[in-house]
Amino acid sequence: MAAIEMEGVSRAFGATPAVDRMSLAVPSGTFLALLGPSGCGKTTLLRLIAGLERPDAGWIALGERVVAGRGRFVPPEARGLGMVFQSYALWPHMTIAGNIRFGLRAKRMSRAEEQARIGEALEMVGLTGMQDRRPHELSGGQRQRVALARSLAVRPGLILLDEPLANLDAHLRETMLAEFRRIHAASRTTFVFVTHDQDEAMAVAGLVGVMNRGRLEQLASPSDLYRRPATPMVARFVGHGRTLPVHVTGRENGLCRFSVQGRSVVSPGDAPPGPGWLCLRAGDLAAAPGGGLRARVLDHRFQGGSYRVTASLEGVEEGGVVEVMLPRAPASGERIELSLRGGWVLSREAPRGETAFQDRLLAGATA
Ligand SMILES: Nc1ncnc2c1ncn2[C@@H]1O[C@H](COP(=O)(O)OP(=O)(O)OP(=O)(O)O)[C@@H](O)[C@H]1O
Repeated sequence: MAAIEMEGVSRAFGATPAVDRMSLAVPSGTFLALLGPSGCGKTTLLRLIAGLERPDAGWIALGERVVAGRGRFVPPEARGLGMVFQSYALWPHMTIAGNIRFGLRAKRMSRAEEQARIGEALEMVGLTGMQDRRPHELSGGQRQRVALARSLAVRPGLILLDEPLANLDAHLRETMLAEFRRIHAASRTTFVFVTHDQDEAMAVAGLVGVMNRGRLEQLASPSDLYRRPATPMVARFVGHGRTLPVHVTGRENGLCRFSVQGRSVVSPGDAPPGPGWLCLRAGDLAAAPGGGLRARVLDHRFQGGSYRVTASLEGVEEGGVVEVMLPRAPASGERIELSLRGGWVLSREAPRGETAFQDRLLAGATA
């Protein structure tokens, strides 16, 4: 069953279409990350799901229930979901237990039941024994865990997390990502996690939705998104890819044939013969004397024990700048030879990735 389903959802602020005809189906129990550049509409989409915004068009269903559109609007508190913000939103004068209990107030439970829920939620986030502290006596990471515990205690089917790690330092973010994965697996709740940080999205989520200008470019697993980008935007945004226009002359056994610098080469891809994009990341090229592709070094920087080199493919005018990892620092302007050992070719005339992926998902979700 789909935990979240929506079709044709739009929300504009004045002339700005923050979310633009979005269709999406998220299977129950998924850890979904919404990823995209600043201003692409991630937070607005989350707020639409939460009921903090009303769609101008389209409908949204949570589980079996339509919560917005089709003449209905269910307010946020009646949607059975939890929200975790980057600001934690904890009451400073209440203890940790008090903060979690506050989230349970609408449930009308006995004191013993409340205590059991609080204990269980604190255990799930690894904060057993901290119930009598106040928020200022906790670290940022611990406060964020309390915010999550407060949501989990209600046992919602869906938890929405809006950049929950934005206020934490890099080291703590890593630890918290692992924690979120563990907690998600233990709680079996559907998580929707908004972030503009692709490493964060790829590390934590089972399914990633890449958004651009209010629309969904692709919804896929992190590895599919990386290896088989559906649009040039995804190819460039995820893993800092480069896109090179090519003309595909043939396709066989999952490999597309095209020529670069007059040499016929192949690369994995799904583009039919015709105009295509060759999507390349640093790992798709290797320095190889006699490798066939001639390039000139533009720049380099030290990264992860080797050198990330930017080079320009000779004689390739459009999109001819590529990246490659080298074990040594090359001189600027140096000629290097590269061989192609990966990449992904997609059609320049393909329908948007969204359409194909969503058709498949919606078909699966309603089957
Ligand atoms: N309440 C509002 N009033 C006017 N414009 C808004 C409002 N909320 C969002 N917008 C605009 O809608 C667009 C999408 O904003 P949104 O906050 O959803 O993007 P985002 O992807 O979450 O960005 P970020 O990563 O920077 O938080 C932006 O152009 C933003 O300026």
